[in-house]
Amino acid sequence: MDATTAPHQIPVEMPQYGERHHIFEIMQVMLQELLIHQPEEPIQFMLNHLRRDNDMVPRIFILGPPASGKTTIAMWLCKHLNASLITKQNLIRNEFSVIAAKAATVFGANQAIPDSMLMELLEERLTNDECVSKGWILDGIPETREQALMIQTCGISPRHVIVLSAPDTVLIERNLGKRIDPYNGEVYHTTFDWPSDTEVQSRLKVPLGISEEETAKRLMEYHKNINRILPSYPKILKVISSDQPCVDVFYQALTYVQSQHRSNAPFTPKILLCGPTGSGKSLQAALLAQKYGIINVCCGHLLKEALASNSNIGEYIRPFFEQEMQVPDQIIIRVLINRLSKQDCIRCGWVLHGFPQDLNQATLLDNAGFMPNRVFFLNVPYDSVIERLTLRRTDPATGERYHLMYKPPPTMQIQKRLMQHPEDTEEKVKLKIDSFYRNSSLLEDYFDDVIYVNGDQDPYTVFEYIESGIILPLPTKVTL
Ligand SMILES: Nc1ncnc2c1ncn2[C@@H]1O[C@H](COP(=O)(O)OP(=O)(O)OP(=O)(O)O)[C@@H](O)[C@H]1O
Ligand SMILES: Nc1nc2c(ncn2[C@@H]2O[C@H](COP(=O)(O)OP(=O)(O)O)[C@@H](O)[C@H]2O)c(=O)[nH]1
Repeated sequence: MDATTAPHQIPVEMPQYGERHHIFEIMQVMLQELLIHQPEEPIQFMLNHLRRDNDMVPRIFILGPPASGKTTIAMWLCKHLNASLITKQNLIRNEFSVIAAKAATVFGANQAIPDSMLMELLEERLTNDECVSKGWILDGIPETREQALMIQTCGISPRHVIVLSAPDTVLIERNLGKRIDPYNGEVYHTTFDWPSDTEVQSRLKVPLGISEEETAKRLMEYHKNINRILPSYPKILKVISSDQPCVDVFYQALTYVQSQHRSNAPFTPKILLCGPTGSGKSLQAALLAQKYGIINVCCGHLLKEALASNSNIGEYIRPFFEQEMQVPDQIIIRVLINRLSKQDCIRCGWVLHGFPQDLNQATLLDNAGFMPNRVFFLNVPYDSVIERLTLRRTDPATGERYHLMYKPPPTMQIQKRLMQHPEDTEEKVKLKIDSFYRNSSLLEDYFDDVIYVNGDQDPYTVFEYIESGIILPLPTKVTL
């Protein structure tokens, strides 16, 4: 098969470039904007869109029943994400808006704003520079399915929708303790969120509409509408119980809005599993390779294969194995480059474990052009590793593997002839664990977006956690 008939291979650099610069996501958002807005001048529209560079700014809806904490959480998120808070009240108070002045007349009469007017106010506000450049959080809007559909028609699309939930009885009781700071609109509570500043305490006001009857009435209205609204946001919705401390609700909300939804971008997994000996790297690598068809690259096994192959590099390695010395990094990286450059690794992706074990090895891997796009550190307590490894035994007669605690031999006869691998003694295991932790912090700092996994669970729970870290794009870190 000559070069003209060989299957065309996409050069390695292309998918790597696409992943590094999120090209697929950029094009996906651009296409979505074009289809929603259908501009007369699509080229100019795309240029303006690209110049704004605001695909990743927060665009969040916070929905939920009265007293569920929408305003509280929305305000805290806005402060943390440096985004604009939008409520019906502050849309009306927009003193620079003619529409708002007109709506204030309507709203001021304590009537509901007509949906058409609400949409005009929203469009006007969301297109101002601050919302475009820094993002926005909508508190309590939409309230009806009609509003949700009108918002979609205006081309207003959230990236995350949070729905707070709590039992009605909790909310009715809770609302009685609500207090508002008239100076800045901050929300407090006589029991759950009382300000420490006595000056703020002294100026807090009891808001309208918090009596049991009024809250109950608003709850009925909410329950009548919410289930018709949610189908508008099938894949970007997260329900968070607000029947827990505000801070816990806030951190769950923040974690969610900083997560990226699963992308359709072509993604070649280049996974690195780090962790002390016995943390489960080999087992998780085998599960990942089996499920996703990626190549399981175990550094230790590669060196042994090179040794057994009697190749030139194998002869290089032999003296180090015979004298039980560390194989030099330069030799190891050559073996790894040779393996990771093969077509199967490029086409299917790989999961690497056993290398790098220190900063120098990480730098060598990086310089060779094999930086992983998912890095997991498996954390397992010392005692668990000792228990996993030092109780392992092998039956020399059958090669069957046992574990004196997890998988004991079925008969005393087998028990008597079991052998322990010389590397599984407590002394050897302790040396390896100490060696890992001497280098791990520098290694963790070297890689961006390390995902930490509690490896001290059953293997399939660990695997599910690693899987979610691979499938979902890495969360965006907010740099204020
Ligand atoms: N998780 C929570 N635990 C206890 N109290 C909370 C919690 N979240 C908010 N609160 C308190 O409940 C009251 C209502 O909160 P908030 O105004 O933020 O809710 P809301 O959903 O915006 O209500 P509404 O829709 O009526 O404006 C406030 O006093 C607030 O301090
Ligand atoms: N309970 C438990 N045991 C595990 C898990 N992963 C691996 N093991 C066991 O721990 C030992 C070491 O696992 P291994 O994957 O070789 O660890 P590595 O040294 O990090 O590659 C093996 O006997 C495994 O059966 C896990 O998630 N939970």
